[in-house]
Amino acid sequence: MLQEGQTNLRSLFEKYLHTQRIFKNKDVLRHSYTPRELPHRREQIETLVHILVPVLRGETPSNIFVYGKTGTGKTVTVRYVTEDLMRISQKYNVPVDVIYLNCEIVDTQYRVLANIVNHFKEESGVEVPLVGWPTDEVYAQLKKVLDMRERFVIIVLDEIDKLVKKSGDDILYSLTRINTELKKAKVSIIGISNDLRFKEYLDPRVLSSLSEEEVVFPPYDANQLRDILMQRAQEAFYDGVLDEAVVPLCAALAAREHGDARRALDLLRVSGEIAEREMAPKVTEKHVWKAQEKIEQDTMEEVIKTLPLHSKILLYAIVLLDENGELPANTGDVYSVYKDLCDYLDLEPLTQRRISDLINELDMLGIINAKVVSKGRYGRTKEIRLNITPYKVKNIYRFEETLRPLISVSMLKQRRLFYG
Ligand SMILES: Nc1ncnc2c1ncn2[C@@H]1O[C@H](COP(=O)(O)OP(=O)(O)OP(=O)(O)O)[C@@H](O)[C@H]1O
Repeated sequence: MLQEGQTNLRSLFEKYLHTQRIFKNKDVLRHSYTPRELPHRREQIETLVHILVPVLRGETPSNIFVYGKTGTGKTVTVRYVTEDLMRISQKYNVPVDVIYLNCEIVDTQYRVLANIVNHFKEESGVEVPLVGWPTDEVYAQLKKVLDMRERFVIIVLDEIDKLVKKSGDDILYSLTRINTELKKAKVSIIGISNDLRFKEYLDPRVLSSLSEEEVVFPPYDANQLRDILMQRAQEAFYDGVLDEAVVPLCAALAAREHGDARRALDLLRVSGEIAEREMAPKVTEKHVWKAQEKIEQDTMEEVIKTLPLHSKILLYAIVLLDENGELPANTGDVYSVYKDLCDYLDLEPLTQRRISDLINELDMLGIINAKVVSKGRYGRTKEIRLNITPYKVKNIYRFEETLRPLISVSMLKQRRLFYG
């Protein structure tokens, strides 16, 4: 018995051992990797260098506001330029500190201030706890710590819109004015955002000091994405395993989306992973299409997780109709199942008009398809279809306490809900 088991085990592993290896170094395709060169960002790099170079002459550089859509290389370019600035400033004996904060995580005034103070903790011996001090005191410490000696401090606030949406713009007001209260140190801010409407949230005074200089990152086109991918592919894959069509297809698909280099790199990596799992000798176009499908589904699952409660219940109503073979359905059909589900969960249902808005939102997010069709003299109605497989929605709800009871609800043709 034991011997038989061992043989099986060996054959299971050997099957994979002798297959063609696809990745030479997969890390090169990960988001955290900083490439040595950044194709098609020469203009933005030059502009940033131009704005920051006064530091080396002992002058305070302007604050910079960097914006552009997601995956256009904002973060990687700012890191690339500031790392070079740190290197060169040592040569010129100019003390420069760059503090990088991601405001998706560091999302309150207190945390921003505390993180800056703590950046200097070895030098100052001061460490602010992550909660607990009055904000004024953290601010006072910040000024003291910064001013311990002459230096330039560049604070990079990535995803700055998240900070402002969560905690307002007081912190930006303070930071953009802090130089008037410092004697030795000089502070400059680099704010990065992919929300192009973010400026509307800012007090005009904050906006004008934050965006003394603006650097725009336009989306990449398919050719540019191809160059970016080619450069990475050489390091990431073994020679000859990438079919010629793979990189151009990844580039074209990501360009169609919105010129997102992150999406292009994800497509290339996931295509390779799928080929590896299938034990294919090469990565081909077929793997790219599968990768596209997988990424779309994964993204949609992430979006579903963050929907508000009533949108989730509404989506479940559509899932039930789908399982019952009743799609496409119209708003009225969906609303009646939604109302029953609310009853079951002991929740007050929203009005049909509100649900109609939420249907449009789900449509915009690509989770459902709600097409308006004309019914001749009966007016217009919506035809609602589902864009995700029902079991994926159920798998998500299984982990949510409020929604878990819905998993045991099923529906018969008469549109009556059955529980259990
Ligand atoms: N010109 C480029 N050359 C090489 N890699 C690039 C280039 N532009 C972007 N990338 C890569 O694409 C990915 C996304 O880039 P980055 O994180 O800088 O985008 P972003 O504009 O900051 O996006 P977001 O607004 O979503 O944070 C990273 O892995 C980055 O290394």
